[in-house]
Amino acid sequence: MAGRVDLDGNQIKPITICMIGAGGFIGSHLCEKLMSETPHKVLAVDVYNDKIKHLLEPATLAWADRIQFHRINIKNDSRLEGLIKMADLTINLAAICTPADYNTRPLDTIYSNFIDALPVVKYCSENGKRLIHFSTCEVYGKTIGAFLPKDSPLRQDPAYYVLKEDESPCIFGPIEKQRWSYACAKQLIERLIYAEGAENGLEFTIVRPFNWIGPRMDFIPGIDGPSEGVPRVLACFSNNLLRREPLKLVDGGESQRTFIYIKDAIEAILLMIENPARANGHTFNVGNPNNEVNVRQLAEMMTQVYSKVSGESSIETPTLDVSSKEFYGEGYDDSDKRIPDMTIINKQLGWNPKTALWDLLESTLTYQHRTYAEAIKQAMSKTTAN
Ligand SMILES: NC(=O)c1ccc[n+]([C@@H]2O[C@H](COP(=O)([O-])OP(=O)(O)OC[C@H]3O[C@@H](n4cnc5c(N)ncnc54)[C@H](O)[C@@H]3O)[C@@H](O)[C@H]2O)c1
Ligand SMILES: O=c1ccn([C@@H]2O[C@H](COP(=O)(O)OP(=O)(O)O[C@H]3OC[C@@H](O)[C@H](O)[C@H]3O)[C@@H](O)[C@H]2O)c(=O)[nH]1
Repeated sequence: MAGRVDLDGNQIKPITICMIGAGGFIGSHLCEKLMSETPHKVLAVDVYNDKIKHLLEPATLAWADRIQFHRINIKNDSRLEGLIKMADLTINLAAICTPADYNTRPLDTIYSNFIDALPVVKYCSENGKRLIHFSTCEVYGKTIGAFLPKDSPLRQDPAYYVLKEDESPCIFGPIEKQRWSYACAKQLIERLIYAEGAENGLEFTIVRPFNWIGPRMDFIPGIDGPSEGVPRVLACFSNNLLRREPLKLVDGGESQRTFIYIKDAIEAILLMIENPARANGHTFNVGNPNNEVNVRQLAEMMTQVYSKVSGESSIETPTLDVSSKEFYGEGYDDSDKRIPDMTIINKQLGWNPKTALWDLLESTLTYQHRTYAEAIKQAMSKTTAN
């Protein structure tokens, strides 16, 4: 770790980071990276710590004096400002961010993504502290191309679908499509942070992740999360594969996504942390434009990869079509296509994603199989016995 330099050749000084939402999927990978490869300290704030337990215990770990866990709900805890003051940089990851919640718990979604983030922005601004805030690719909403006639040749022109931080509009559906409660709350907090930068000099970076996936994402229903819970697609499909049941394709599985391996994405965040002069004042797409599939293709690929890593043949009917109303309830809507433009992050940080979709699914599903297959078998045999 000695002699680490930034992109401009300057020595990197150890800093203290207040990481809010450190116990989640992204937070756990970021903590892991910071502990194993950097000298920085982390004040890890979350209501849960299961996903970072391996970094907190035992006290003999090499980095034991560089990470502290604070069990704090940022909605109502006066200790938050003190932690932000103690740190050089705050990273805010805390949010409700699973689509099944956006239309069924729209108030919690809006409070979590806008109201609860307000004090974090305010404390950073008032105390002259740098902020890296996690927004989302969902702020782009639907593509312009989605509104062209189905057979229009313009749909092939990247100008109508590639998403650019400084050019693309944010296109959401009507208010009764409560799916957009999340994207809209994230958009408003982005605008507020930008305004704090413009009017009060807040040093900020906004991150728009495009479907980061990998180990520890969300939960497997009935094993380490509620039986009736609906996580994001990676965990939904993993759960189906582990239980040998068909993967459910919402509205035909036609929506398109680009998936990026969490470990590639974390490299980008580390560059932002350690190169403030290049990252401050910017909004960055972080995704992998080369890994585009529609959800049906994702299901097919996951089925093949899971057969390979588990040694089990796939079931006779591997997918099942369901309507979005049946799966998510009233008020669901969807982003049609999400390809990140990489110009800004390339120019500022020289970063590029590396891992191909097949490879990232192979390492992720190997982890899912190793972590959950036995627990699922036991849970299923108990249900059958009862
Ligand atoms: N994973 C992705 O692909 C993705 C895509 C777009 C945006 N994001 C954004 O990145 C951030 C992190 O996402 P993630 O995938 O790690 O989600 P996650 O749900 O795994 O992590 C969020 C963490 O925040 C914590 N948290 C929520 N409310 C809190 C509160 N009031 N007080 C303290 N802790 C609280 C949760 O307990 C959880 O551990 C979110 O802001 C999300 O909107 C993620
Ligand atoms: O079992 C399932 C689960 C999901 N899906 C579909 O798969 C696609 C991806 O769904 P995900 O649950 O991963 O979530 P989305 O990509 O729609 O949104 C995510 O994007 C960025 C972040 O801000 C959030 O993490 C989340 O909002 C959607 O089209 C969804 O309808 C299925 O077809 N079957």
